[in-house]
Amino acid sequence: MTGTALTFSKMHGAGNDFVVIDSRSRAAGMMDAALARAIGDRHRGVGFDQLAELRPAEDADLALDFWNADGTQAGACGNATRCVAAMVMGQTGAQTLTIRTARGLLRAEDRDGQIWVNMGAPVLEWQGIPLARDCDTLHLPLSGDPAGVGMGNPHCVFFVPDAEAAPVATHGPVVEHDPLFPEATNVEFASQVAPDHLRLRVWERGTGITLACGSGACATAVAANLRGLTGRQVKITADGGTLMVDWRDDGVWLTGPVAHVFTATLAKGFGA
Ligand SMILES: N[C@@H](CCC[C@H](N)C(=O)O)C(=O)O
Repeated sequence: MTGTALTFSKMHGAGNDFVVIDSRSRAAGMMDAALARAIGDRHRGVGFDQLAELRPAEDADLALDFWNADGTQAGACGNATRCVAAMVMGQTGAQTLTIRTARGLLRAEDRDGQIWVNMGAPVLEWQGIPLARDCDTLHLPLSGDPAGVGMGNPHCVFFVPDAEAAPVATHGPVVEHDPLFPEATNVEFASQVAPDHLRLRVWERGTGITLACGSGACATAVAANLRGLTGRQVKITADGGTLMVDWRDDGVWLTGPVAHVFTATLAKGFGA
């Protein structure tokens, strides 16, 4: 698939797994849909939930693009942003970073070794999520009374009595492609554990079931607060780990575990 060997890092944030490619020394990004799909192939490539490509930026410390396993692009990826911020801060010793994404300019901060990312303000207007038509975004006109929240990507959040029993694998893909979502949607199933604690399971647009979703955790925390279930600081237990969300006046902040798994090189011509 490539004329040259391709070095990448495998990282995960609460089990949300990523291939990270550093193209900061290249003039432009190298990724396209076909290459993303080839790397995302778990048999002939590497496999990932998202691929994050670092690029140089004129107005920020770096730029980041996100690709789903099906070759589509995602406007936001909270857990990959946290992983990349931790990686770059580890390389440079920086305590703060600015990151240019399709979502806008994000800020990452190292607070006593814990990397927080400001994922920006939630989008609650139907055009911005985006939805196909005007409706009450806190109570979408779908069975199960979900809420719609945009975090730079669309989210449809169901509050259910028991997230463990939620039909993530069967209902997730149906809601992902419901005509209410012209760009499809990520789907969250959340249940309340305590006034400041939610259990979350996720079906990601373009990928499927994942062990965690950072933007999904942010969207879920916003929806839970607006529905009067929680305060603005929430612990979110996903399948692969626990995330913390803090919805402040300047945006929705996210933190949680990150890990570097390995760095390796895909051979020239891989994917054949
Ligand atoms: N894992 C991500 C979100 C992934 C993006 C998504 N699949 C999309 O298409 O919007 C996160 O941590 O936020």
